[in-house]
Amino acid sequence: MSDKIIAPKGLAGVITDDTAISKVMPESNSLTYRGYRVQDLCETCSFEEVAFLMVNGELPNRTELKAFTDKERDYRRISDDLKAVIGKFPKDAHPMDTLRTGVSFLGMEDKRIWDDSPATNMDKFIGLLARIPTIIAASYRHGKGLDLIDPDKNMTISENFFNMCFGKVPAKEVIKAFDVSLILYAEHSFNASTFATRVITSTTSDMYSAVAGGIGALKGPLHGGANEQVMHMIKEVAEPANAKEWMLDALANKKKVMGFGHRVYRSGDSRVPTMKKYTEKMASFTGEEKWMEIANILEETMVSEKGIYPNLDFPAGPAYYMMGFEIDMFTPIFVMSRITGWCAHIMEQRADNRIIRPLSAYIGSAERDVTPMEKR
Ligand SMILES: CC(=O)SCCNC(=O)CCNC(=O)[C@H](O)C(C)(C)COP(=O)(O)OP(=O)(O)OC[C@H]1O[C@@H](n2cnc3c(N)ncnc32)[C@H](O)[C@@H]1OP(=O)(O)O
Ligand SMILES: O=C([O-])CC(=O)C(=O)O
Repeated sequence: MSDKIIAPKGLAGVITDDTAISKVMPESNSLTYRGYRVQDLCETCSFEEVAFLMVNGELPNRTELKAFTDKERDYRRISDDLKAVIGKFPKDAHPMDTLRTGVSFLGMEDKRIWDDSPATNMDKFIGLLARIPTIIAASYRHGKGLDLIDPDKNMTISENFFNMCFGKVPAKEVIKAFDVSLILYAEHSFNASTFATRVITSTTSDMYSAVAGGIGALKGPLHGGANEQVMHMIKEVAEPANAKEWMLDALANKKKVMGFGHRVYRSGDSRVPTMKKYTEKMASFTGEEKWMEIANILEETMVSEKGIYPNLDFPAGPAYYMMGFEIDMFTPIFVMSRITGWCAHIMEQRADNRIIRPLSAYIGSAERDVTPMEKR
């Protein structure tokens, strides 16, 4: 292997390609999408504007936004065949599994599967952005034995999602906090799921296959699945009075505490202050301040004992809980948002592609003869 480059485990610190989509800056704890500070996007823009920005490189003007949202709203419905497939899912299936299968089915229905021209890929992206929330909500209601609620073209993505899940649109404070979470979750350079979508795309496979792979990668608790584990942990702690001891005990037992740590950020995640602000708003809006009190003690203890800071999943988990979502819906909600980053990366990879195929250093058995079956 001497003439080869030996990358560190987990490719830590390795730059594998260029991207013009987002810039993660751990030295200043900041993040930009296409050059715009993510905090500014949260305060100024809707999730739909950010979705347009992600795949087009520029913020839309009014006419461009209307054309984009009109198309997205037109594409929200899923076919009767897909509804029938969802109707066969085990009622207790995890929504990330039902979503992965739902996206796969969308790929089977799309006759343009092998057409990956920029225009077709843009259209497929808008279809995924529009239909992923419908699949999540339909699977949720199927799991509960409830009738499905059709998408409503008069609503934003966030409003329509709440309506399809619960049959009503919550207060504007809740919608704003949800929209902010979608903006913050939208994109984060070469994270594991995005890298997975780029690896799949690099073989010239199709967008649906890449997104299904991205969903599989995001599901893991070391990545997007952490937002669910955070809420399980906070509920296990149960009371603020237990929080410090719970954390000290976890650290003493060398547990990986979900919602803390990050491969790139070492002194805090750029997105946490904004999300935390909106999670606190949810706590005062719902009166469920207890969850934030527990979270704050867990955070203070982790930071003072280990110097490890929370990542975005830490404030996002309790925010979704206080909005009324069941815990296993949290990572699918992440997908509703990250579809924007994934598809931007899929299109970027496609536009300047070389198959991603690293080497491995073999450490298995030395070369040997096959023993015939009767002699084994
Ligand atoms: C949206 C997102 O995907 S954000 C990430 C969500 N994931 C989580 O919250 C899961 C919990 N966190 C982790 O498992 C890790 O911090 C990861 C996966 C995010 C990053 O992994 P890595 O970059 O490989 O971190 P690494 O293992 O180098 O951590 C450095 C040290 O901090 C410790 N550490 C890191 N995160 C944690 C944690 N959450 N709890 C306890 N200790 C931790 C490690 O054990 C390690 O200690 P050591 O040097 O004594 O062995
Ligand atoms: O960047 C990462 O490794 C994980 C992350 O925060 C994200 O995907 O949002």
